[in-house]
Amino acid sequence: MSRTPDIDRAASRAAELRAVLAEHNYNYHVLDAPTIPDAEYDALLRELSAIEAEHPDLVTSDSPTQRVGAAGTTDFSPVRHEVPMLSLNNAFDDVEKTDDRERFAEIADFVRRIETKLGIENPEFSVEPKLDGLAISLRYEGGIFVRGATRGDGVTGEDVTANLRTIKVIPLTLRGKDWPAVLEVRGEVYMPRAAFEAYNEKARETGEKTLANPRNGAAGSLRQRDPGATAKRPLAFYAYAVYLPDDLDATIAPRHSEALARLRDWGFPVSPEVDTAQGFDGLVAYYRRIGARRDALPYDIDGVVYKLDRYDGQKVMGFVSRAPRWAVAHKYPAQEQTTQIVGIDVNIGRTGAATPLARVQPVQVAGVVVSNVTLHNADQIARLDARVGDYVIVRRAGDVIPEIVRVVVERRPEGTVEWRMPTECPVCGSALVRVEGMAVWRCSGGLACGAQRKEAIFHFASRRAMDIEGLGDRLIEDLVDLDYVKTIADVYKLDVDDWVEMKRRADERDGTVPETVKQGKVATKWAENLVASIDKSRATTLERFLYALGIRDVGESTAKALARWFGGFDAIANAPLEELKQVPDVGPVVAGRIVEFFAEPHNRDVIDALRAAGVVWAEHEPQRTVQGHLAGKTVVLTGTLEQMSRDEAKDKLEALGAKVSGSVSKKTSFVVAGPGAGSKLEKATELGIEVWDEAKLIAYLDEVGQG
Ligand SMILES: NC(=O)c1ccc[n+]([C@@H]2O[C@H](COP(=O)([O-])OP(=O)(O)OC[C@H]3O[C@@H](n4cnc5c(N)ncnc54)[C@H](O)[C@@H]3O)[C@@H](O)[C@H]2O)c1
Ligand SMILES: [Zn+2]
Repeated sequence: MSRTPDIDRAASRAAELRAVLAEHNYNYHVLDAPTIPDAEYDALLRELSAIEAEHPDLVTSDSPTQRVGAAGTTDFSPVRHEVPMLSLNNAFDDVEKTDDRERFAEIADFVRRIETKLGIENPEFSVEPKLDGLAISLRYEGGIFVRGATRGDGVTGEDVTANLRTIKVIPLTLRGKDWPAVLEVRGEVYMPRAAFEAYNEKARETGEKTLANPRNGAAGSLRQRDPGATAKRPLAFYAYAVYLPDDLDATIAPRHSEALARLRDWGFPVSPEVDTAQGFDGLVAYYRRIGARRDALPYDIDGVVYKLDRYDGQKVMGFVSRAPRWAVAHKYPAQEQTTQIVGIDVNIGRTGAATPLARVQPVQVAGVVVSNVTLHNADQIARLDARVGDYVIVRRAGDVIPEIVRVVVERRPEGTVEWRMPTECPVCGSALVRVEGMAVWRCSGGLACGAQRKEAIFHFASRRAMDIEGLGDRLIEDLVDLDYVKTIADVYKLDVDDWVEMKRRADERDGTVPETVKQGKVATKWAENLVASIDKSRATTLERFLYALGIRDVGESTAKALARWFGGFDAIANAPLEELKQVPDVGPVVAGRIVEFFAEPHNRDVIDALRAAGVVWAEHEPQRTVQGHLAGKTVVLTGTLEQMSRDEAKDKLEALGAKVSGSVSKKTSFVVAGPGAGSKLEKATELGIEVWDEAKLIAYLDEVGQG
C-alpha cells in the first residue's frame, strides 16, 4: 500500500507532537517546572490521540498516549507498584453547544459504552472532585503505615515515605480493627489554596521563589530531600481509592463508594464532596453542582471524576492503554492560560500606592475573560521579569484575583525591554517614591493627586481634622466622580447652587427620585447648612490643619507636637530633616515623609489655594520645652477614666515623656486612679505614692498644653 501525502503529513505531525510532549512531560514530571499550562498540554495530547486514532499504524510504543507520566528524578529509591497507578481519560465540554447531550457528548458516550457493555441502564457512579495535586500510594501492613510512593510512570514510583509522614492527616496507624492485613490506599496530596496564597505572599515579601500553583507546590514539597522542609509546607491529603494485592477489592466492599466509607472509618480523610450519582443526568447535575462551588472550595480542582461504582462492573469494563474504561475525568475550564502582555500601566490607589497592572490580550481563564492582571508590586515584576510583549501564564483560581505566575521566556519576542517603575505618577505627575525598605511605591502628590482625591477629602473633612459637618462619604464620592473638585481646596469654592446642582446630577445619574421633586419644592436647606459648616471650618488651629493635610504617618499627636514645637506653619513646611527629627514624637521615617510632602510643588499649590480660600489659624512662639515635663517619671493608670479613654491618657502622658507602667512600685512617680481602682490604689497608698484623680490629670494636661 503506497502512502498518501495525507498520511505523510499526519506521520510528521505525530512525530513532532511526540517530541514536544516528551519535552513537556520531562519539564512537568521530572523538573516540577512546566512551561505551558495544562490546558495547552492536554490540547496537544488530544491532537496526537486523534491522529493515532485515525492512523493506528502510527502509534509507537513510546508515544505519550501510551503511558501515564514520566519517571521522576533518581534521588529517591524506586518503588514498584503492585497494582499500577493509571491515568484517567479526560472529557472536555463543547462549549458552543447548548443541548446537554451535545455539550457533554464525551460524557454521554462514556455512559453509553458502559450501558451497552454491561447491558444496564443508568448505572450508578461514585462522583468525586478531581483535586489538582499529586497522586500517591500508601501501603499499610498490619494497620501500620510502612511505605508511601509517588505515581512515577505508573509502574514505578519514588519512595517518599519520610516526607509523607510529615503530613498530619495521613494516618500512621489505622483506626478500628477490620482492615485487611495488607492495604494500599491511593489519594491526592495537595496544598490548600489558602496555604498556597500565604506561602507566596511570604515568598514575595522575602524575595524567595514563589510557587507557580498549588499542585506544583505539592509536587515540589513532596520531593524535598529534607523531610523537615516538607513539614514546613502546608500539605493535605484526600484518599480516593483502595487497592489490595490479588484483586481482592471486593473483599472490602462490592462498591467503590462503600470502600471509601470504610477508608473514612479507618481514619483516612475522604473529600466531603464525594457522592454517588445515577446515569448521564446524575453526572451532569454533579458536574454543575461542584462547578458552581469551585471557587468556594478550599483547594483547586481541575474537574470531577466519575467512577463506575460496582467493582464487578469495573472488571468487565477493563482498561485501555493508559486509563480505565470505567472512569473518566470531566474537566472544568482551565484555571491557567497563556496570553500576551500588551502594556503595563501603573494604577494609583486611594492611598497613593502605585500598583503595576498588566494589560493582556483578553483570554478566558476559568470561565471569565481576563484582560487586566495585577502585578502586585514592582519587585514582583522584577522577579518575574515581565515585559511588554511577553507571553505569560495567567492563573485565576477561587476568589483570588487573576495573577501572572510566570513568563514563558522561551517565547519572548525580540526587542523587549526590562520594565521600570515610572518616576512620575500617571494621574497627577507628582514624583513616585519608593517606601523605604519595602516593595511599595507611592505617589507623593497626596493632596493634588486625582486618584487620592476621595480619601484626601474624606480625611480633610473628618471630625478631628477640619470638622466639616455634613460632608460625608456619599457626597464626597459624588463630588469627585462628577468632577466638582480637583483638590480639597476646591471644597471652599462651592456655593449653595453648586451643591444643589451636583446633587441633582447625581440623582439623575443614579435614577433616584430626588427629595426635591417628592416634595414639590427645591430642598436647599441641607446645602445651606453644609456651606455654613464649610465656612465655619475656615477658622481652625494649626494642629488640625496640619493633621487635615493627610501627610502619611502624621497623626493627631504628631501634628500637635509639630505645631507646638514650631509655632507656625511655614516653619514646619520649610524645616530641614534634622530639625524635624528633634521634635518629640517625630522619628526619622516621619520626618522624611514631612520633607517629602512639602517638597512636592503640587502640595504647596493646594496649601496656597487653601490659604487663599480663607483658611486661617493662630500661630504662636515655638515651644520647645514641653517634652521634658514628665521625662523620667513613671505613671500608673488604674480604675476607669470618664473623660478620656485609658489609651488617650497613656498617649498624652507618653507625649510628655512619662513612662506608663502597669504595676505600682517604689519607683512609681504618681498614680492616676479613677472609680473602681483596687489593689494598685491600695499599694500606692501603702507606699505613700501621690495619687491623682482624673480631674487633676486633665487640669495638668491643660496646663502644659496637652489637653
Ligand atoms: N503543563 C505541562 O507541561 C504538562 C506536562 C505533562 C502533564 N501535564 C498535566 O498533568 C496531568 C497529567 O495527567 P495524568 O496522566 O496525571 O492524568 P490526570 O491528571 O488527567 O488524571 C489522573 C490523576 O487525577 C488525580 N485525581 C484527583 N482526584 C482523583 C480522584 N477522585 N480519583 C482518581 N484520580 C484523581 C490523580 O492524581 C490521578 O493521578 C494533566 O492534567 C496534564 O495536563 C502537564
Ligand atoms: Zn498622583
